[in-house]
Amino acid sequence: MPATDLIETDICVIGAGSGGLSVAAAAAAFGVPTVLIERDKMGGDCLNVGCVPSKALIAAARTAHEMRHGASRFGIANVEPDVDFRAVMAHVKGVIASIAPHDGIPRYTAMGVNVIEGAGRFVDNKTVEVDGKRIRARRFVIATGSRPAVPPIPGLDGVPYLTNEILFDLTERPDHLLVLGGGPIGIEMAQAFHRLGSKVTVFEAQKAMGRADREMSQLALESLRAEGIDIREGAMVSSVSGEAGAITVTTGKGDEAQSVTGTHLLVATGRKLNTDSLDLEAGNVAFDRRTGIDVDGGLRSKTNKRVYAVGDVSGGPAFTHTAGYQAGLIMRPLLFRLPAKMNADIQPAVTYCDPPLAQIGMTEEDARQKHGKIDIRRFPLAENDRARAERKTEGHVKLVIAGGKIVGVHIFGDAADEMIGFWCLAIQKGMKPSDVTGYVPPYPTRGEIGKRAATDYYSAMARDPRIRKLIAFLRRFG
Ligand SMILES: Cc1cc2nc3c(=O)[nH]c(=O)nc-3n(C[C@H](O)[C@H](O)[C@H](O)COP(=O)(O)OP(=O)(O)OC[C@H]3O[C@@H](n4cnc5c(N)ncnc54)[C@H](O)[C@@H]3O)c2cc1C
Ligand SMILES: NC(=O)c1ccc[n+]([C@@H]2O[C@H](COP(=O)([O-])OP(=O)(O)OC[C@H]3O[C@@H](n4cnc5c(N)ncnc54)[C@H](O)[C@@H]3O)[C@@H](O)[C@H]2O)c1
Repeated sequence: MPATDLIETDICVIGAGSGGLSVAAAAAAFGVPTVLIERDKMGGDCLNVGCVPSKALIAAARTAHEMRHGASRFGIANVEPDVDFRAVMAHVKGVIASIAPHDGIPRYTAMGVNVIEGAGRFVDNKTVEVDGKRIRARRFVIATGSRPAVPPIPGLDGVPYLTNEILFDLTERPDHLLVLGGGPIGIEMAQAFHRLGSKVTVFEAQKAMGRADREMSQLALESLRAEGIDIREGAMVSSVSGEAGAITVTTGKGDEAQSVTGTHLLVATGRKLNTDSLDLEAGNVAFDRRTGIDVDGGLRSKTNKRVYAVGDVSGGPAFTHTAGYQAGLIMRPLLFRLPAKMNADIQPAVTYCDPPLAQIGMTEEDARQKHGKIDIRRFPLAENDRARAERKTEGHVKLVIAGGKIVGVHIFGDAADEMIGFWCLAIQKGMKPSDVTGYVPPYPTRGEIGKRAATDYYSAMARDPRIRKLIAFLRRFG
């Protein structure tokens, strides 16, 4: 191999998505020689086929919904929106395009990162090959993400189906969208397409929004069903048949079998981690196809100490904010040779249905299992002045308290996605309800709701005879 084809560097990052971009940017900011390899589009799933297009579509859908149902609350006539689906999708592409330069090769090159286009694969434990070049690095960071997992359902291979990788390329609105999977992708897209005028049927094999607190997911699902979305739980799909424009999903078998025919099918049944193209065996990097790269608590490969993994492929929670957090975390060992420890308990999860469902920390079920005796405090949005003024009073905040500490917070309601941020800090800092009762949120905001819920935790004190006696005693002194 000619010498020019061997690049020696400090850090080599494979995958320029949420995790890889953050690692490369941080390393470059400290002046550390860094190579970044990307085989497809810079920005990865989140920018191109994930968070960004889905949230842009949800925003358009929410506007249509507000026009159809939201205005009359304020004495303004509702109107049936004239949805130009092609224009809606152009808006989605426009949002991606507006963010793309931020993640693009010119910006990263200007930062000092050596970006190489192509698929990287290990050739030995300290070398990765891409596009005929060999990169020898002191440290490697695998940030190759995940892709849609398609279940082996009889007949599925024979029909045209959508996944998140092509969904946002649609230019015609599906008349009837069938959705396999009631996780965050399935639920968010079901509501968005329904609001844009498609009929939608969701088939969930187990429990929809299954990772959320039961009480809160129940509220969210009731709300989605009330809007007119057909969400079928415990719906084991036994076969799929048909052709473009007429696809039939059948659940159950024999006398129990039920079929629904729609025009389009979206498969949103979970993810497969991108480990296969990396030749990890050659790099002596142990992995499992289902759980990802075998890493220790500091995200370092257990078998090749030069290698770290961040993002979906590390097997932790599959979120952009988690990938970013992990990227920040491994800067400690990468740059300063300091230890790092991943904290999975401080990763929030939001399903961006409308209203959204947000959570941080333990569900009620998990907390009961772990702590036995727990306290639950709820405060409804209906008692918050801002929510009343805006006539968006659906939902509540739920605090899970164990051993005097807040261990979980769940919010279903308008702006839950924004409200949860405060509670992420509370959980990270191991706060008690009393830490929250003392701070002053502005009035009138939904942020006050959390303080009210925490204050409620101490409401029993007002009825405590010993405290009443103390107050009566102190009154004697003037
Ligand atoms: C529809 C959808 C909506 C989502 N919405 C949200 C949301 O609202 N909020 C949220 O937090 N998360 C959301 N997610 C999840 C989020 O997109 C992922 O968790 C996040 O992108 C993971 O980042 P990553 O760096 O691990 O992978 P990615 O961002 O996918 O990046 C991996 C990159 O590695 C590249 N790659 C793979 N193999 C190789 C190779 N051998 N050589 C070179 N390059 C390679 C890929 O091309 C890709 O660009 C959503 C996901 C989907 C699918
Ligand atoms: N708002 C967000 O943060 C957001 C949004 C979308 C995606 N994501 C990330 O992307 C990941 C993937 O999302 P997802 O919704 O595809 O996966 P998921 O694993 O979260 O949910 C998939 C659902 O499909 C069901 N399922 C599996 N096989 C099935 C079958 N044969 N028939 C019917 N149902 C079946 C599962 O029971 C599960 O409820 C998520 O785990 C999440 O981390 C995050």
